[in-house]
Amino acid sequence: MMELSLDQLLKEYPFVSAYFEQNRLDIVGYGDKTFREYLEHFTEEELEDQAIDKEKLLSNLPVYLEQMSAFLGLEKSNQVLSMTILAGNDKSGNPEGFTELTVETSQIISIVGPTGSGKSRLLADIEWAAQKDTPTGRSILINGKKPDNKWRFSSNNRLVAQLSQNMNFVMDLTVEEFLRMHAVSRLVENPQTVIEQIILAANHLAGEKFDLTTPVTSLSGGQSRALMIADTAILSSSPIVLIDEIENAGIDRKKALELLISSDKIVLMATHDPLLALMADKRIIIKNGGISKVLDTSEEEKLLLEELEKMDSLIQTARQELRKGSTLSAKTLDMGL
Ligand SMILES: Nc1ncnc2c1ncn2[C@@H]1O[C@H](COP(=O)(O)OP(=O)(O)OP(=O)(O)O)[C@@H](O)[C@H]1O
Repeated sequence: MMELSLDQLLKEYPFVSAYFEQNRLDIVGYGDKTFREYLEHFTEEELEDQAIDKEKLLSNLPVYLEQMSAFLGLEKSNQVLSMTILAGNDKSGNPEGFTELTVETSQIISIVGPTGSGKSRLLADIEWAAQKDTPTGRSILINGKKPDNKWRFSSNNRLVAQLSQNMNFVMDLTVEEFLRMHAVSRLVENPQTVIEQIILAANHLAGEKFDLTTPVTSLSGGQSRALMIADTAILSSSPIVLIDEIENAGIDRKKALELLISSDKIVLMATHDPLLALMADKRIIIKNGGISKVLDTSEEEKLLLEELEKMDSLIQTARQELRKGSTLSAKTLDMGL
């Protein structure tokens, strides 16, 4: 990293600007120079006047980058490119109907099966990075290897972000204060920009718009879900997102999934909704506590999904019109009867 120019360094590690500021080093105009070359430009007099210790600055920089990267969860070894589930057994102790399943970043996997069949158990196995130490006997590998203990035991390196059904806020904060708290705790370079990105993305997902001054306690179910999804996609360092059913309440589920995978997450969602199940690249079928099959979404299913989406939007329009007090007609629903 010491061979990188200052511009390259800033691009790869944006937080390094704080190092220069703390040491009162003005690097403007030296973007194409390495840090060593930059330090060379000072005269002996300047070094003395400004109490600049070149050797110390040089040797501290890599340490600073390493510590900050680890703290922010940016360490290369923290990069999760794939997650593998190794089979265990179902509730009767029979082996599962697959041997292993590897999911890569930007893939969406849906989990379907009857109530009580074990969907939440599978999500919990992933969250805990199970090592044959849960009732299912499954193991989870990260990047093809047994995961580092930090994923299991360190609160800074959360492997998984959970988006659960209930998003009840108990804090008396505005949306802006809530997002700022999170941005500051993640040490982002420019909290204001990130906060604005999140609210924009959240409003893109939510049916009814809200703004930064809205108290989190007065957000509707759909709005708070939209906010949490945007926050997870943009601010969370967790590489895997687990979703226990995104219900239909006022949020564009397709855009929500697109937002999550656009930020290189691995997305797994348990769902009873055919649209969501088919939006996934693959789906896991759970029976009696075990994965009985893993299916790829077929070409025919993708075509059917387009038809189902049209039906869904028709139902949504009917719902909205009825809510507004309208009388339904073939015309309002754009249906030729
Ligand atoms: N392979 C297994 N071996 C033993 N117990 C299991 C296994 N899989 C699931 N269970 C247990 O079965 C119960 C029901 O599972 P779970 O809550 O995951 O179902 P679910 O599919 O998420 O249901 P719902 O749709 O209602 O949310 C849980 O107590 C869970 O720990």
